[in-house]
Amino acid sequence: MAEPQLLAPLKLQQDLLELNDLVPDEDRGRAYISFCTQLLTRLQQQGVAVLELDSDEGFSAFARALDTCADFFASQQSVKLGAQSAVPGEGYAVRPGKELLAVRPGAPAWGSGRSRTQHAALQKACCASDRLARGLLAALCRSPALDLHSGRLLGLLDDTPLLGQAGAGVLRVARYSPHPEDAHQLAFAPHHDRGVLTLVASAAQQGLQVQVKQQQQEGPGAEAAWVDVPLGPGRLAVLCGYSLSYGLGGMLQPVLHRVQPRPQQPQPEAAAGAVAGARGVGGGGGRVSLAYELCFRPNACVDPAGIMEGAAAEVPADALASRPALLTSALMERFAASHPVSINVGQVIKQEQQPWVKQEPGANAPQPGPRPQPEEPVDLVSEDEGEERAAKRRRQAGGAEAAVVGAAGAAAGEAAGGAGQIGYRAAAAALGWTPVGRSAGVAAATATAASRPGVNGPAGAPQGAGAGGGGGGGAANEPQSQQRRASLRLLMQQQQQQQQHGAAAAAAAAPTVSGSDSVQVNQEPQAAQPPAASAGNDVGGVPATERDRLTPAAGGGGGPGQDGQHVQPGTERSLDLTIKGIGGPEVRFTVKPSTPLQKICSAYCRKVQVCEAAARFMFDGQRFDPSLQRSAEELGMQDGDVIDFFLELAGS
Ligand SMILES: O=C(O)CCC(=O)C(=O)O
Ligand SMILES: [Fe+2]
Repeated sequence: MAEPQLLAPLKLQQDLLELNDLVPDEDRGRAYISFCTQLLTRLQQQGVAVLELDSDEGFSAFARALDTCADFFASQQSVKLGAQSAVPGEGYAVRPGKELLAVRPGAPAWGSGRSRTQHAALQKACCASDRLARGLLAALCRSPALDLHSGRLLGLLDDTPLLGQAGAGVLRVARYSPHPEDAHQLAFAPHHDRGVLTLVASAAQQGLQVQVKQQQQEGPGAEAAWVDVPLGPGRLAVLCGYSLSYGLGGMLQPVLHRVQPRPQQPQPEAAAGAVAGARGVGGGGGRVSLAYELCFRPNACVDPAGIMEGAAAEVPADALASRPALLTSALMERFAASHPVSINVGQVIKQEQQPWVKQEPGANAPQPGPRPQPEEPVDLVSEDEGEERAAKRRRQAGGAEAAVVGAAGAAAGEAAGGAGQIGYRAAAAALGWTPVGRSAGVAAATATAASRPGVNGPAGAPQGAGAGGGGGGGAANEPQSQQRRASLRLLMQQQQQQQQHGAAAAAAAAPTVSGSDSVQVNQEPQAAQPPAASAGNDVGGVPATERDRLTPAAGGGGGPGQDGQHVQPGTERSLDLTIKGIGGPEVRFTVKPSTPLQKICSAYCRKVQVCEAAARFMFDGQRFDPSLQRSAEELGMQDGDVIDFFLELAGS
């Protein structure tokens, strides 16, 4: 069996997390560090820690929310329907195998009458969970083995939400079907959570299980086992989610977990009958649990290289190279691409296609050993997406074929308007770092990123937000902060552009994007793009390359497509060229040697949905200006060559 002692509850003296007077009190300081260390160890070894709160009072908000919701779930259907919310992912919902009541911290109340009571109880539990989760996040950062300024992660969260302004986190109280024959329902599927940390509470001792690798086994062949997480009054499980794992460069792994259908204590039969789609759930009896998912705010820039810079725990270059800096929204797209099914959104899946039923035991066991791994796409189930995203995916499934872009597992569906993934170098450049060398040097880019000073969180991010805020020291380097603020704005603008022009861009990309990363450039004159808005921007400041100087035809005019037109079809060989942003989209083009490179550069910009004015291209370590209409031949490109793409900020 797996190591049960690691699931033994870890005592949590809650006021320790507030860090008020640690320094003058050595014992408290030691107790805090010991707690931080144990928390990290458990999350590192098994992705989950069980906490035992030191006072009933500490657990009271959770207990009240669980009780109130248990009453609610046992009430009449009319009461439940009164708690529905127009806001996706909030209020009452029925999912296959469970009922849910969900709320975001600070969200305005939904429903009326009795459902206001539930809302108020859930809000209190939200506040308590949010505060605790932030404190735990700070504690993880401050464990000596990681030794990271807590502001690097806390600064990616939203400000502690105010009433009326929903925060990024979400609290879900669920009642599961107690029937073993419902074990195949979506609610019981093994899944990863996509947030930072999830806190789970339940009055029932059993029900939640995590997959852990067998004791003393490591490596790909290590057996994995499902182990009960012992909960019950006064206890909370802390689960590592995808966003945290990503932000830490894979140093922690998201934990695979599931719920088992188990009867709660016998309860009076509810007045309401079963609700369609959740047989037996509406009738009472199933386990009730509360899960609070702490999430990065959507416009935070999650930059593993910056976060881990200077940390005690070293992350290998390949683990960082496979995790480019991404806005949270793009990170969620990436997650969704590898976790296509959500346990909290009723996905339409045929019975025979239930991926969790077929999954081999251990198929997604925690990574062996402490060494962070390059991110591998997994095809599992996610915890929650909200209706909007589910609707979008349904639309995509029925619509244009999603293009697959990017060696780093870019999100399927990006071509149809999803938040695009921005390549490592693109993001690095947008954040104000100067990329150097050829793209092939992933390590070089990583080193560039790693050597830049003070890049450790979003520009102007609040430091040490929330309880246990870690002292609120300035993690951001001031001289760079303005630049990074501007850079972050650029990233956000790109994302907004992607959202606004998603459909149009997908349509525009359709002739060239063929459902793979190989793109044929249309050689017809009408396919030529208008000169980039930035035409000429590069000319003055960029020294010509040696090749440019040696090429007689280099420089100056040439209308779009001009060079390509006088080539006899079929008489000219073609070249395969790849444009790539490091760790990000990689698109292959087939062109004639005389085709102006502007065509493929423009096509690339359309595909990754970035503004051409901000796009920069490099070949062989030298920047070139596509608007000069030079061809691959003129720049000395050969079959199989790679062009680097990155973004640059004007004037910063
Ligand atoms: O109910 C539980 O114990 C866990 C719930 C869960 O994993 C989730 O909501 O993501
Ligand atoms: Fe979960």
